[in-house]
Amino acid sequence: MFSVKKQVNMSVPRSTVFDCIVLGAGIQGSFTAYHLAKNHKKTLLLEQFPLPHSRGSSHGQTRIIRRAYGEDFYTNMMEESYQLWAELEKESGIQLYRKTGVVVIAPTGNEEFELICKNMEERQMSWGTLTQEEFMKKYPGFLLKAGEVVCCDHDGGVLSADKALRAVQEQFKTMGGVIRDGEKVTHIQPGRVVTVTTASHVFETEKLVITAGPWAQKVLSPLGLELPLKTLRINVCYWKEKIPGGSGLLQNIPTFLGVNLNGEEHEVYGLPSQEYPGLFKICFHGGNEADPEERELQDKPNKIDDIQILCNFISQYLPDLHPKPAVIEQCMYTNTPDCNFILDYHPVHKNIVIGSGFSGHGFKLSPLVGKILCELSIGKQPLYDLKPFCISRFKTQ
Ligand SMILES: Cc1cc2nc3c(=O)[nH]c(=O)nc-3n(C[C@H](O)[C@H](O)[C@H](O)COP(=O)(O)OP(=O)(O)OC[C@H]3O[C@@H](n4cnc5c(N)ncnc54)[C@H](O)[C@@H]3O)c2cc1C
Ligand SMILES: O=C(O)[C@@H]1CCCCN1
Repeated sequence: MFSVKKQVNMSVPRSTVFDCIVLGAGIQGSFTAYHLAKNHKKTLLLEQFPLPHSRGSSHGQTRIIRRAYGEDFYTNMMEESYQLWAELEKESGIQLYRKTGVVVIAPTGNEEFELICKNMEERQMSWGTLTQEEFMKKYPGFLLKAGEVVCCDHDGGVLSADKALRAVQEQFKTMGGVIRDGEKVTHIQPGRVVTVTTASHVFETEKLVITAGPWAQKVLSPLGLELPLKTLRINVCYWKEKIPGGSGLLQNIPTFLGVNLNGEEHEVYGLPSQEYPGLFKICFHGGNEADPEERELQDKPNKIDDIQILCNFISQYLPDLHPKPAVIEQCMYTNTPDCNFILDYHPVHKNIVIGSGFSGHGFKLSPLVGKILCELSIGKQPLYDLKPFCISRFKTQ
């Protein structure tokens, strides 16, 4: 449990005061630590679980990368994010991005779809639209309904998530950074020098960055900050063909995003087969509230029957797949009310920076999020307008 109780008397000598401690070695904390090390800051990255682990939000093999966003500020930020991904690929010698294109499917007139097209057009991105007939010819096995429209962000694709997390942590260590895993932070004492206590150590640091994923609220409450975060259990579903290898047509499933299909509010998305041969990852963008400490404990009735929604989607749109998931894995989202990130200082303790609320879409932007959180902590003005990400947009406390 995170506590506000007295510290363990195991202080390390004053000489080990860090320039910065990053709390949480998910993708956001790891990229923050990487940028701090690039800026020659003596940085410690603390992680509660032995690495790698699958309890937070950054595990698993794949994530979508795209510029196709309805909000232009994300589209703009993706420009630099792609460059930073390429830089990490070069430094690590590991391919992390696979260009597949990302198609967005929506009913005609859908507002988000229109905004996505507008953003791509205004930025002269490599993109295009497909008619229902063209789409079904290109992706046989995928049935669209009358009146559904498609656009494609040609540079979109798939990131290798686990590999990326490992690569960024390795680069951080190569630059002299220190990672201590299996070290849960149990107490933070704010001050000009911040004291950070784990079960076995007491560390001191000039700056602290908190990137605790679904544990953010547990870490922030004792620091007097209540954010309107919701932590959701996400079922990551994999589907197999009715006739394995069957028609071969399904090998051609695109990376896709289905927005408000069937008149529903929700989104579904899918990726080509990658992690498990013959299985397709098709998921619901949402889930039911859950505490990350007891992610699988379902003692309350589910508000959303996400798996049933997916079964219906598969039956209607991808009828060559078995309409029951073959494999289900779990992951966590940490959502803000507007689904925009939180990248800001603690309102009272200005040497504490917070990165949170990535609302199920933060992976693609993590190289830039890490850069921004690093800049905030070293007092450098980020190049981006951070208003959409500020804490003052909420009524806190
Ligand atoms: C199923 C799924 C699909 C997704 N798909 C996409 C996608 O296609 N594209 C995309 O861009 N994004 C996607 N996302 C979102 C993206 O993966 C997340 O936004 C991102 O991983 C969040 O990273 P994080 O570092 O904030 O959190 P986490 O990965 O959870 O990291 C937080 C870390 O902090 C540690 N921690 C917490 N408390 C303490 C403590 N007290 N002491 C020490 N350590 C602590 C935790 O153990 C954890 O390791 C998806 C997410 C999920 C779950
Ligand atoms: O960030 C993304 O691109 C995806 C969209 C679909 C839901 C999961 N996240």
